[in-house]
Amino acid sequence: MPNFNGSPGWDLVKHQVREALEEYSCFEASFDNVVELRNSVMVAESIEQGLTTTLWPQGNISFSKTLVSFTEVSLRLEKTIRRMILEIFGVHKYADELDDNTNYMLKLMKYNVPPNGEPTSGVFAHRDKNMVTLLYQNEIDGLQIENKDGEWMNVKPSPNSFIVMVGDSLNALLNGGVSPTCHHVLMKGNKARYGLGLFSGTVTGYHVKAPEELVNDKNPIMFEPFDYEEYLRFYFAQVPLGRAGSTLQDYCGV
Ligand SMILES: O=C(O)CCC(=O)C(=O)O
Ligand SMILES: [Fe+2]
Repeated sequence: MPNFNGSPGWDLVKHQVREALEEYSCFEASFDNVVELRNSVMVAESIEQGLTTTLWPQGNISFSKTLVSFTEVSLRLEKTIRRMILEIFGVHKYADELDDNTNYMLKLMKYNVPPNGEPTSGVFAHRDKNMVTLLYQNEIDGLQIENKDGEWMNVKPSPNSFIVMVGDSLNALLNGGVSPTCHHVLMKGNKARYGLGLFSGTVTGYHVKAPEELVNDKNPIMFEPFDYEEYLRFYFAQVPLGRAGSTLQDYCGV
């Protein structure tokens, strides 16, 4: 996966991102500012603290500096990457409108040590439903992505990089221009895995739809306009029925 570090020319990075999207729909983005988060012990502690705060909101624990700096850095990076992807598809004039209608979710993740040393699923195979996802982890790997040949590939981000994934919402916006990567988490070994995820998605009431520039006789519209939150509700209703593999196609495919 090519690396995005923000320093070489925009066009060069854009070219790398385009190639990565074509091959994997996912890439590693390194960013100098993540250095502040380099200490994985800090990441793990912050997540523990964050989880505790959620469970006991009255708890006397302040939201950790690590999480705040993660959020600041990753928000900026997400906006830049989303803008770059819109530019690749020639529809960057919609970037501001999209920014104005974007919400973020920060997810704190802890994967326990697998019992009996047996490899255990941490997150079942899925494609993200949102626009763009940025993932950051401590030094414990476990994320795997499915490549074009249907094989699982280990993802090993460096301590100062994020894994960037695109989701169904971005695919719909680009009229099928990207193919969200199928991924899962497989836990092995004897250490817990901690991760942070930033998920961008559109606000309730905003209809995700491909702009006219991307729709023509050769490329007819692929998805009916949809509300991200309603799509999520549909998706989560499918999970208990064992239909988590349901896609945007089932929900609003034309
Ligand atoms: O923990 C990870 O690295 C991936 C988590 C994930 O895929 C998700 O929350 O959608
Ligand atoms: Fe995911």
